Amino acid sequence: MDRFSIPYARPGQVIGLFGGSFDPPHHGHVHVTLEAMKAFGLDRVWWLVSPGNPLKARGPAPLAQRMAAGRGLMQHPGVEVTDIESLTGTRATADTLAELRRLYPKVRFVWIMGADNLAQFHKWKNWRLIMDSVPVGVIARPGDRISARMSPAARLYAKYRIDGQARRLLGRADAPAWCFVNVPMVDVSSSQIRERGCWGAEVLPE
Ligand SMILES: Nc1ncnc2c1ncn2[C@@H]1O[C@H](COP(=O)(O)OP(=O)(O)OP(=O)(O)O)[C@@H](O)[C@H]1O
Ligand SMILES: O=C(O)c1ccc[n+]([C@@H]2O[C@H](COP(=O)([O-])O)[C@@H](O)[C@H]2O)c1
Repeated sequence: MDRFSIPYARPGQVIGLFGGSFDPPHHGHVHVTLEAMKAFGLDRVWWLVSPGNPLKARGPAPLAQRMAAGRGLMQHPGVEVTDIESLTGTRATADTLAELRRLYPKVRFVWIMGADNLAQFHKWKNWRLIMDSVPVGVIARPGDRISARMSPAARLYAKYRIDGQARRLLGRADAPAWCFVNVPMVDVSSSQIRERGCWGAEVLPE
């Protein structure tokens, strides 16, 4: 897929949307992608490499650099690394989802995120609209399991939580529906990598 084109999806497919700064991408992102695909019965996953997280003051590395690094790292036939938000011109997830649902009216989307994002979810623009419009799959992350499960979003939507045992139902569930899966965790973050000055090192061939 070239920049500014959008991926193909067949009607009825279940596509996991994994949004992130990916500054840089790392094997924690790969882990979340593959676990989510398996756990939630997804047909494909699209990475949405964000032009800029609306809540982060610090600007990330250039989008083209993060896209190239993402494509170098995330090698799986079921996964596409995209810059869809450049095309849609949206930054807030609620706006991106509205555009994607307009562009792909017959596709089922599932929003995927790590537990740290669930803990902060109530700060996102129109976060209830997100919960009410797409199923949300949350993958455990070191240090954030408890804060995520105690978060305002988790508490307000407690009755819509799908038990981890039934995780595979999430992809076909109607919103609101969310599921937290407690898979083995990978302790890596982009900020650690930036602090070590190792941006992109994971992508280089061994
Ligand atoms: N190790 C991990 N385990 C679970 N989820 C993760 C992990 N790393 C990133 N994620 C999730 O991936 C998505 C994109 O995260 P992002 O690109 O901001 O990476 P990050 O490592 O959290 O970056 P930073 O350290 O700069 O905040 C978010 O939903 C985040 O929760
Ligand atoms: O919509 C919002 O208000 C919002 C606030 C914070 C983060 N997000 C999205 O959450 C995803 C993860 O962001 P990040 O920076 O934690 O990798 C990415 O797709 C962001 O656009 C969205």
